[in-house]
Amino acid sequence: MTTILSARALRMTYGNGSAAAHALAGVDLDLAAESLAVMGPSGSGKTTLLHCLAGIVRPTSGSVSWRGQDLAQLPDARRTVLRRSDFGFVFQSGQLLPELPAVENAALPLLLAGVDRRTATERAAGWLAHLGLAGLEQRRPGELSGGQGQRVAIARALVTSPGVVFADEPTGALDAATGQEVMSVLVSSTSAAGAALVVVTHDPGVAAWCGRVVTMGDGRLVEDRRTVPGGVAR
Ligand SMILES: Nc1ncnc2c1ncn2[C@@H]1O[C@H](COP(=O)(O)OP(=O)(O)OP(=O)(O)O)[C@@H](O)[C@H]1O
Repeated sequence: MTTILSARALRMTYGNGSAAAHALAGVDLDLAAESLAVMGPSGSGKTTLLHCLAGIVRPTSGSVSWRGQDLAQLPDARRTVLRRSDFGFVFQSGQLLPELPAVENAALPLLLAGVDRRTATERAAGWLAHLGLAGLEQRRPGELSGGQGQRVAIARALVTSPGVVFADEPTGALDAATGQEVMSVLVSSTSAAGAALVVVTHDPGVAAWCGRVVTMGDGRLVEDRRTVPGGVAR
C-alpha cells in the first residue's frame, strides 16, 4: 500500500530543564490508506503524536510528510489549507458549535474553504443522510444524543473528502454500545471515502475496529500489529 503520511525520528519535548516532558522520543511511522489505532497508557504521547501528524503542533525535531511534502517546510497559510481540506478531525466531544444546526456544523469546513453555501449545505446534508441522520439536519447539537452528535462530527470530518481523518478518543464520552456504533460508522465511512483513519484510544474494543494497532510507551512505538478488524491477530 502507498504511504500517504510519514513520520521520521519525531521528538517532542515540552518545557525545559528539570521540568522537560519528553512526549515523543523518536517515532517513525508510515501510514497508508488504512485504519490505525494508537493505544498506550496515559501520558505515553498518543495525543502529541496525533497533533504532530496532523500539523497542529510542530515537533521539536524530526519530520512529518504528507504525500511527500514536509509539513514544516510549508508556509503557515498552506498548512492551514491542508488541515482544512486534506485532514478531517473528530474529537471526544464539544466540537460542534452549539448555536448552529447539524447541517451547518457539518458544512463548516466547506464554508471556511470558500465553497458556496448552497453546495456546502447540500454536501453536508448528503453526509448526514449517509450516516443515518436524515430528518435531523436542523437540530442543534443540544437536541441530539451523544452518538448522533458524533455522527455529525464524522460528517463534518468527511465533508471535504479528506485523505486522513484523525480521531482523538472519539467514543470517550459515549456509553459502550453507542461507542461501538460510532466506531462502526467511523471506520466504514472513512474506508468507503478512501481516507485513512488514525484513532487515539484507551479502549481495546475501539482499537479492534482498526486494521492496525500501534502501542506507545514513554514516547516511543513499542508495538505495531496488523489485525483483522474484529480483533484477530494476523
Ligand atoms: N501542552 C503541554 N505542555 C506540557 N506538557 C505536555 C503538554 N501536552 C502534553 N504534555 C506532556 O507530554 C506527555 C504526553 O502527553 P500526551 O497528551 O501526548 O499523552 P497521551 O498518551 O495522549 O495521554 P492521555 O491518554 O492521558 O490523553 C505527558 O507527560 C504530558 O504531561
